[in-house]
Formats: sequence, structure tokens, C-alpha cells
Amino acid sequence: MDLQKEPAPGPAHDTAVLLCNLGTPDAPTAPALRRYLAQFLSDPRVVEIPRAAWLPILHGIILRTRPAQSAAKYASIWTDEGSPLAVWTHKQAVMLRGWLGEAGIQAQVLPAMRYGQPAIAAQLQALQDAGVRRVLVLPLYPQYSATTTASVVDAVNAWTRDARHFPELRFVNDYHDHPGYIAALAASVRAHWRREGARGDKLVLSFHGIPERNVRLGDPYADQCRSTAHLLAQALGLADDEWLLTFQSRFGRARWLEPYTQPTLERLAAAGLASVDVLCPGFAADCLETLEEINMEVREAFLHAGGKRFAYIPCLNDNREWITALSSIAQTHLAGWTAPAAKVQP
Ligand SMILES: C=CC1=C(C)c2cc3[nH]c(cc4nc(cc5[nH]c(cc1n2)c(C)c5CCC(=O)O)C(CCC(=O)O)=C4C)c(C)c3C=C
Ligand SMILES: [Fe+2]
Ligand SMILES: [Fe+2]
Repeated sequence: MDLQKEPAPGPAHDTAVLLCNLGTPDAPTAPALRRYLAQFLSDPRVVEIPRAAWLPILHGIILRTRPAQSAAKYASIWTDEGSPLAVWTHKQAVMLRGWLGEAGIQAQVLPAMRYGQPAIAAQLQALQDAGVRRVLVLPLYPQYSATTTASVVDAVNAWTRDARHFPELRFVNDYHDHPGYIAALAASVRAHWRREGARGDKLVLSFHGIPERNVRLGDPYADQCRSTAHLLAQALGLADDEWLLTFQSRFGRARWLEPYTQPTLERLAAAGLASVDVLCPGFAADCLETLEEINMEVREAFLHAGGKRFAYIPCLNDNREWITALSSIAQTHLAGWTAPAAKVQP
């Protein structure tokens, strides 16, 4: 699938939604990973270490070893259509366009990636060239973090800095407590329980981590993850000892948000916890961090430590209730741009 060109632009509309996700390598190979990780890890929003100290470590150490290791992990989740993150984001853009159309809102919806392709700048340029005058930037991060959401805003601003006349812009900061998002998560957990015919002893809600220092400096991410987790547990009617919030994907040696997913599950398994259901509510689409890290690495660690049953609940992906929520989030932010013109009294 050519993600750069899809979905087809369709009839011209002057309003658009840019559906932004993190991005993914072009291929599960070491050279592709080197390009992707070089862009990703040199973003000052992602690694907040002074450039002069960080860039020699990045280029001298990390980019010599990590690309091959990460490529092998990506190879284990790659599909005929490409990287799951790209495939799902693309599908979400197509569906959102259809859902908005059903609601009487004619807007183009394009997927865009913060790192890799299709780049945010290229998609904004394509919209501008197609005559779009208003763009809603919707990052697919339910919880705001400077490492992710603000970095998308930076990429948009880098493009506007070079443009003489750019479209009117709006941004969605987060949707961590949006009732439609929480309801879609709850429905997906209930559907999983029904499919399995059983519930685990605990529902584990694993969010991507960030450095603990970022939170101390004012990043609202951790609070928003806790808020999402509580709202979801409440929607499912879970008692406090029936669920658990953890943070995954630690990078480097600094302290990140705790409790860490894998060590926590290993400790609980060793202490006799037999069965878990695991959901990653902070990821709008399945990707390396969910399919490989959680459903392969953490699964194996849990079972190895004595756990008996590890059931992974997929991300919202193309779930219809979720696309309805996404459409509602978009509509709220499009208000006034796409509403039918008000009748002017003579
Ligand atoms: C180095 C620091 C990193 C921070 C901070 C970080 C925050 C963060 N990331 C996501 C979502 C995703 N991250 C993904 C992969 C990934 N993340 C990091 C590092 C940091 N992330 C790396 C180096 C990688 C690449 C893979 C690897 O080599 O380990 C992905 C998956 C992308 C895919 O192609 O499937 C997602 C999604 C969030 C939400 C977040 C902060 C809130
Ligand atoms: Fe990450
Ligand atoms: Fe990871």
C-alpha cells in the first residue's frame, strides 16, 4: 500500500483533519530503523538531554546497535500490508472521513506521521495545494505529553514557519477522559471477556512510560493516564484490587514512571497471580509496543515467572465505537468551521 498517496484526496473540501500518529520505519530492516530512530531520538521533545551531550551517544552508540535489534522485533509483527501502526492509522483516517460524512461534515482526512512517512509537513503541503483553508490537527494520543503531542505541534509549526500563507489551524490536545473513548475501551474489554468466556484475576492497564523528570517538570501525562484508568475501571465496575496501572517501554537508565509493567507482572506471578487480561489504553492502534513488547516479551516473562494465563486485549484500531468517538472528538473541534451557514436576517 502506498501510504504517501492514500487515501485518495476525493472531492475538494476546504476543511481537513490531519490524523497524526508517532510513525514507524519504512521496512523492518536495520537501515530503515537507523533512519527512523535517528529522526525520532534526535527530537529534543523525546530526549531532553543537552544536544552536545546526547548526539554523540545517539550516533556513536545507540544507532550502531539498536537498529538491528529493533529491526528483528519489527520483523516479528510486520504484515503483508506493512507496519501495523501505519496500516491502522491509515484505516482510521478512511473510516473517520466516512463517519464525518455520515454526520453531514465534508472534510478531508489524511493520516500523518511525526517520524517517517507520510510526514506531517508533506501532508500539510498536499492539503494546502488542494485548496484546504482550515486544518484540525488531531494527534492520536489520548493522554497529552510534551514528548508526543507537543512534538506534533512542533512539526506543524516548523511547516508554518516556512509557509507564507498557511491554513487556519486548530489542535486537539488530548481526549483522555472523553466519554466516547472510555466507553469504547470498556466495550472492548467486555467483548474480550465474552470471547474468552472468563475474566483474568486482574485487568492490567499498561501505558507507555516517560521519564519521571518530565512529570516533575510539569508534563500532565501521568495524571491523565491515571484519570483514564480510573474512569475505565469505574465504567467496568471493577473494585480497586481487580485492576492495575503500569508503565511500559522504559528507555535508558533514568527513572521512568512506575510501576514498570514487566517487573510488576513478574513479581505478581511469582507471588501467585495466575491470570491477567492486559490492555494498552494509551495506544490508539496496535504497534511494536503492544504486539511485540506486551504480547510477546511481557507475556513470556509473566508465564516464565509462574503465571498461567496472559490474555492480550487489542487496541481500539478500527473498532466502530472508537471511530464514533473519534468523529465526536473531531466534530467538537470542527464546530463553527463546518456547521451549515447561519441564515442572516435582512
Ligand atoms: C527515548 C524516549 C522515548 C519516549 C519519551 C517515548 C514516549 C512515547 N512513545 C509513545 C508511543 C510509541 N513509541 C513507540 C516506539 C518507540 N518509542 C521509543 C522511545 C521513546 N518513546 C523508541 C526508541 C521506539 C522505537 C522502537 C524501539 O526501538 O524500541 C511506538 C511504536 C511505533 C511503531 O512503529 O510501532 C509507539 C506507538 C508514547 C505514547 C510516548 C509517550 C507518552
Ligand atoms: Fe515510545
Ligand atoms: Fe518498546
